[in-house]
Amino acid sequence: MTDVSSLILPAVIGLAVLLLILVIHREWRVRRLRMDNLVLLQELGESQRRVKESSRELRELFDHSAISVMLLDRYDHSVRYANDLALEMFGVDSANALTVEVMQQPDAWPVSPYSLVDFESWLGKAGRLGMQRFEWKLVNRSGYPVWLDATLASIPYEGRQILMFTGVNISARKIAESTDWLRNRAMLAMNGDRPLSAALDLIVAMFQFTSPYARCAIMTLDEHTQTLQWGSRPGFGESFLKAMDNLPVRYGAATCGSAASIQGRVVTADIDKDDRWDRYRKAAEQAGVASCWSEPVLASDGHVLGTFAVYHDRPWEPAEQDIESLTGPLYLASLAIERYQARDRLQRMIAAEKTIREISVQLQTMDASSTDSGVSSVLNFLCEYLQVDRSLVLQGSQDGTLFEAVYSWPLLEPDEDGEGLALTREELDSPLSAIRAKGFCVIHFQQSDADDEVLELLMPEHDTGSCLMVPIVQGDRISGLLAFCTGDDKHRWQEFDINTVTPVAALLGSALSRKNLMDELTFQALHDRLTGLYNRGKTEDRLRQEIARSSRYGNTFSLILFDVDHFKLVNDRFGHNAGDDVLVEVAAQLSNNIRVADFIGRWGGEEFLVILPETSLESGGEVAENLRMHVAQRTFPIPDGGVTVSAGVSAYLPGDSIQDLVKRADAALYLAKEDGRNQVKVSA
Ligand SMILES: Nc1nc2c(ncn2[C@@H]2O[C@H](COP(=O)(O)OP(=O)(O)OP(=O)(O)O)[C@@H](O)[C@H]2O)c(=O)[nH]1
Repeated sequence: MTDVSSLILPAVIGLAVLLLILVIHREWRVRRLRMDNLVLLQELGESQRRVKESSRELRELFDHSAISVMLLDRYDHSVRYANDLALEMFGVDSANALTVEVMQQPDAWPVSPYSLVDFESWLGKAGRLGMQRFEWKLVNRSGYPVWLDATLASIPYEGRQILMFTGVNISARKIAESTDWLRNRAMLAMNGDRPLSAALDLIVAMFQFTSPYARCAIMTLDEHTQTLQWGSRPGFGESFLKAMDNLPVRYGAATCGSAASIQGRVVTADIDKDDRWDRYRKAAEQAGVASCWSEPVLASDGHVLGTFAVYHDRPWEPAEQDIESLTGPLYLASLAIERYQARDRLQRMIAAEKTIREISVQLQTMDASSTDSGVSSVLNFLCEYLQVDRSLVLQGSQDGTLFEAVYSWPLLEPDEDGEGLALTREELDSPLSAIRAKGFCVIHFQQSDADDEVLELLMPEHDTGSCLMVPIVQGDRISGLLAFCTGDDKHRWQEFDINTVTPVAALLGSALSRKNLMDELTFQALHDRLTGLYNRGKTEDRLRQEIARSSRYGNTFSLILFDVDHFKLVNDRFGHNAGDDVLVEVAAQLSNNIRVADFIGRWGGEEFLVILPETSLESGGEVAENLRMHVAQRTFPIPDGGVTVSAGVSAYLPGDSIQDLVKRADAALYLAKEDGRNQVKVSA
């Protein structure tokens, strides 16, 4: 028993010790855990401090970086950080203002080899697929383009994964690349057979590439009219294009007309405040044009070829950078315009040479009989070559007082009295002076009343347009005019056209004088030099024709033989010259009082023969009597003024020869003389 009770105490003590040990151990473990926790917490705090430190360092690094940097939330794409360069790039003051909408800018380029970069889609791609690299084109606050070589990468930042954007400015390279590309295309356009406007459009795009908010246009100079015409095809509204087209080269004619006139830079910072725009301000307002900077495009020898204008929709002035950027396009524009002008000249020269060659052959090979059709076809040809409505040859009279339209294409209708067109020396006074001064003359409607009168006569079907006249010269005399008319108000008479038609006028002149000479010879061969009536040879021909016709159709015709009474006495008393005058006057009296179908010729010295087709002997007698009376009533340029004629009439009988007919008329005339003269006898 004792033994058991003696065991209890040690057992209790042992248990107590064990319990104590357990408690001490637990306490020790708790203390240890606490210690560990403390260390861990210290470490965590340290690492958080280090993360913050490294983010701060990262930002400090970015703040001073030459690269644009933005840190964006992976999910909502909000901007957590943006360095100064990035803020400046987007034109905002803080990262809070940077939304994707602000960053997503519209493509401002009318012609560009690059397409718009959709930034938001790149953000999405970077979030899903990891790092992305792309080129991004933006327009900075000042309106200049900026190209970035951009990367988007997912990185840990302040304990989270975020998207880091970096952008390296590659604008200089991009501008060089793009302008090179455009320059090459412009050169290709110039060397190929594209129109000038295609090359100028590309040259304009070269400048717009560096100045996207500008609207640019090149105008080319028409040297002849001294006006500027649209050379490139700017995207302005129709009313602005119309209002500015044909802009005169004059200081005061908007910015371009002024720049071309002073051959130097003109800047209109605010169109509203520039009175050179008074006439064009309304059109500018409608087109949304508020400022204009114009540089003359100068040729290699310094003369003006056109203007290069830069328009903005707000008041604006070019900076040094803009002026610098325009140097290349300006040079190229000058090259293009000169090249096209040279090409145009060459092509026109070839066409003109061909034209002159063809016309020359045509004019030189035509004889007098084909002159009319030949000249008409030349005029037709020239109308088509110059693309005008009418061409005319105005032939000057010997004394130079009248210019008569002898040829015209298309035909000029005679006036109400059946008269053809003729202009007096007075009417043509100012054109003729201009022709003497510079070798040609261009007149426009509504330039002067005198010019309007001339144009109304030359082109009655038009009340607008213009006319070019070049001289037809014989010796040193203007013997006629070659005129071209167009109803097109905008028609441009090119120097080249004038140079082409001038030699044609000379060729026409010699063809016409050849024809005139031939006509003169023919006239002389058929006419009596003194009276201008047909001569005996032609009269016999006509008699032969009448005999043939009457015998074929069974008709008759009458013949009157007139003889001046006592003409020898006129000669003897007043002289041969007075005799001649009397003969001329008798001839005029007879020829002025016969019908159009009748024929009169000088048969001999003071004898005249009249043929009356389809007229009986009796009627022939009446006609003869009538004519005799006309002569008898006439006062002649001799002292007593009286001259009479006697006449013998015969009529065709079947089988008659010329001799038979004339013989009978002569016999009747003889009787008239015998009976006392100043009377008519018909043959028996
Ligand atoms: N002035 C001039 N005289 C001419 C011309 N041709 C002929 N004569 C002249 O005309 C005259 C004609 O005279 P004659 O035949 O004798 O007849 P006439 O004197 O008219 O008398 P009758 O016929 O009998 O009335 C001649 O003296 C000619 O010399 C001419 O072209 N000019």
